Amino acid sequence: MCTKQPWFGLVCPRNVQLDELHWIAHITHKNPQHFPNPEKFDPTRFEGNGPAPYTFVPFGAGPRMCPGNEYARLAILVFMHNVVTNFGWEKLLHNEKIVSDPIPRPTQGLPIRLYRHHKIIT
Ligand code: HEM
Repeated sequence: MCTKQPWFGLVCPRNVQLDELHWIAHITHKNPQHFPNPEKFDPTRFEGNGPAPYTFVPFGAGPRMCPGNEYARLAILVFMHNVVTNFGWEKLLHNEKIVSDPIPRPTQGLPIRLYRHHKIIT
């Protein structure tokens, strides 16, 4: 008998044979049990202690967790800092759909218009 686990969806004892088991982090991230109103953009979810262990897992978890985790977070932070401090930007398609197959992505590639702020902030 397999049991549902909040962080993995389904966990089975060793004697249960499954051909394949696919886990999708995106589905865990949209679980309202851990992330109330999951469609809402709400950065306050990450304040204080943040989400419970194994519920926010963009880099996986455990011994095979992504070893590029810290590097990727730093690179994204530096990129975002430079974009938001040096440029204003606006979405060109306001109703662009996001599809999950299984990674969420904007269907048209999220075209944006960038314009430089008058004063460059460094
Ligand atoms: C936003 C960027 C990235 C995301 C979201 C990401 C996500 C992931 C995820 C979900 C896994 C599987 C973890 C698991 O099985 O529990 C993984 C594995 C891995 N990632 Fe990343 N990753 C990113 C960037 C990078 C970078 C920059 C590097 C190297 C410089 C890297 C190297 C690896 C390697 C080598 C593995 C395999 C680890 C193993 O199987 O033991 N990743 N990554």
